[in-house]
Amino acid sequence: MDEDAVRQIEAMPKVELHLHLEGAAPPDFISRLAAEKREDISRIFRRDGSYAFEGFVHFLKVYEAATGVLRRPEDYARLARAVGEELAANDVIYCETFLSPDFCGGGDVDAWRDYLAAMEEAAAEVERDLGVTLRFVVTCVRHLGPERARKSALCAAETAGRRLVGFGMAGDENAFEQKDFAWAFDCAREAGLRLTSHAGEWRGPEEVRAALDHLRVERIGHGVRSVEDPALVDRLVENGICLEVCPGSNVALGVYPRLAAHPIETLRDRGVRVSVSTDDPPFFHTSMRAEYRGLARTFGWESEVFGELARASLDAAFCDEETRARIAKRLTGERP
Ligand SMILES: O=c1[nH]cnc2c1ncn2[C@@H]1O[C@H](CO)[C@@H](O)[C@H]1O
Repeated sequence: MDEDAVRQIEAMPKVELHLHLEGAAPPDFISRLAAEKREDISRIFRRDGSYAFEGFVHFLKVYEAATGVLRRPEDYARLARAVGEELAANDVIYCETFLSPDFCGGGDVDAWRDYLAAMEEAAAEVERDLGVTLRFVVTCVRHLGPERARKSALCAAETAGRRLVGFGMAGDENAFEQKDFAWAFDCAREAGLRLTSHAGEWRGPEEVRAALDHLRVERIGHGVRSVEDPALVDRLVENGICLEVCPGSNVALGVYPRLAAHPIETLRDRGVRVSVSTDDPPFFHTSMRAEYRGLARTFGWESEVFGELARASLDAAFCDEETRARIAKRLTGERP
């Protein structure tokens, strides 16, 4: 594909469904905040200023160390504004970000309300000033266990609304089982929240089945290893389950050795609804523009494919219908 075509593809309007808010924090944002608080977290950075980690488990530790400097609602509001700027620079017009009451108030509902209010205000500014519509999905953290997940679900249920639209689970897939979190997901569902869970990133297709069976989610975070089980792929297609695929993250963490070996093309060919996201972009040296560029160059996807991808992502978004219609117009180039 010629470079002009790639440049046009890169600049297309985008919908991103899988972005961890703290994981999107630029390293210089975190190091500045640490300096303001006179904390030394230099161990989590390489000399070139990027985040330093080796492998998934270490990544989770560095993630939590970086998150440790975010301690007040105002810190999170600043972060949401910084992430909004990155999204705007990548032509993302709609994004769902994961928020964790575990980090924002330690699972206490009143403290969480203050954090959420600050982030909602920041999101309104980002929408007004940068044209990026943000929606929030509360995530529990799997390796912190089902008790903490209950608290997160209660926080989410108490504050569900126009901006907080979903509930999910992230974290270490090797800790506990999906079914251990059924109470949290039931609680969130009863509050009207839409559901997604990380599965099939590290563990195999059985994890994706467990998320569908026990947590009754309608989207799967990653889910790429579903490709190993044709019957599961059929089920994803039949039930219109959307996979929140993060190719750059999977390559950076070694789930696949390189983009050409990534199953996104096969999953799409089989008719699975896939979306494309960055997960934790500065950690994985990626961005939505870089993801689009990589997919165009590696798989030869033309602009029509990216147009379909954005539309399929928007169809799987957890926002209300009025918002979906407004974003759909912007995807086709109409001004709101
Ligand atoms: O790629 C990922 N896979 C699984 N869990 C992740 C990934 N990136 C971040 N988190 C987890 O998400 C939580 C906050 O939303 C963090 O606790 C981190 O453990």
